[in-house]
Amino acid sequence: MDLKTLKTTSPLVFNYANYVTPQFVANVVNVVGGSPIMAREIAEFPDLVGVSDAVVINTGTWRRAELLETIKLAQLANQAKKVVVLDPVAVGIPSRSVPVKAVMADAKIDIIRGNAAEIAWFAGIDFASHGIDATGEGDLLTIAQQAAKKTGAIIAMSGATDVVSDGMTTQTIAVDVPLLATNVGTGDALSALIGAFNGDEVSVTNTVRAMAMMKLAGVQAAKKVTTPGYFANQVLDELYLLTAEALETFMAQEVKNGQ
Ligand SMILES: Nc1ncnc2c1ncn2[C@@H]1O[C@H](COP(=O)(O)OP(=O)(O)O)[C@@H](O)[C@H]1O
Ligand SMILES: Cc1ncsc1CCOP(=O)(O)O
Ligand SMILES: [Mg+2]
Repeated sequence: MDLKTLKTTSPLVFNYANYVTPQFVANVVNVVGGSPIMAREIAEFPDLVGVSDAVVINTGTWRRAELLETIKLAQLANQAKKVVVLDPVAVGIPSRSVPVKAVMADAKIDIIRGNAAEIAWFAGIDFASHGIDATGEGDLLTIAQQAAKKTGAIIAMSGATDVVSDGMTTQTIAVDVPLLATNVGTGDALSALIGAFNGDEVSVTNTVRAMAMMKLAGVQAAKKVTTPGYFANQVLDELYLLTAEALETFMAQEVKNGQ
């Protein structure tokens, strides 16, 4: 959906969140006009999936005791034909790949949102990382395209250059706003935003819209504040203020087709 539709229909985004950043994630969904809900109790999943437009699974603070529940959640979303977004935080660390492998083996993931190191793991390509951050360099387009082909999911790879690919169509946004990377939770919030924009239909375009929105909010915030604490709040304000017209103009200027 476009931003106008998002604001009028207010897609409900069910976040199976990590315990580090849920407040920021919920606020991001809320300020753009969506409706966030967080839950961990399996007994609630059928009801919550039923009323949700998108399910976002973040494996950032997974626990083995909850693994079967996570799989069940993705399966319920599949059955209800709700978009499933996976945020595989630090999946390159072997213990972190356990929930990702398990969910992907037993359910269909529509969109995977991660930084370059996380996406490279799906592509089977080496890429340096440091915990939750990507630190290496590589051929970003190839990484995203390979990951899309291997998983069958739309890949939303974030960084100084964002890359979205379904393996056939690839689009990039190369706009560097280093402060965006200093706020822990921007990636998690972006995953939730991707869920919101894909709530009516899963597509590369809807995924690019979400990536562009976060990027543009970062650009606008960086014009006003220069330190991370204020920046995080300014990003929320810019997301709130951003119009559908401003987003479409930014996309027309900055979204490029990749090979
Ligand atoms: N160096 C950078 N320049 C501009 N934007 C960035 C940069 N690094 C990350 N971003 C932006 O920050 C957001 C979160 O991405 P990222 O930091 O890669 O995720 P994660 O927090 O999961 O590692 C995205 O909107 C991305 O475009
Ligand atoms: C620090 C941390 N540890 C586990 S999840 C998490 C947050 C990751 O947030 P993001 O991927 O958005 O930077
Ligand atoms: Mg992340």
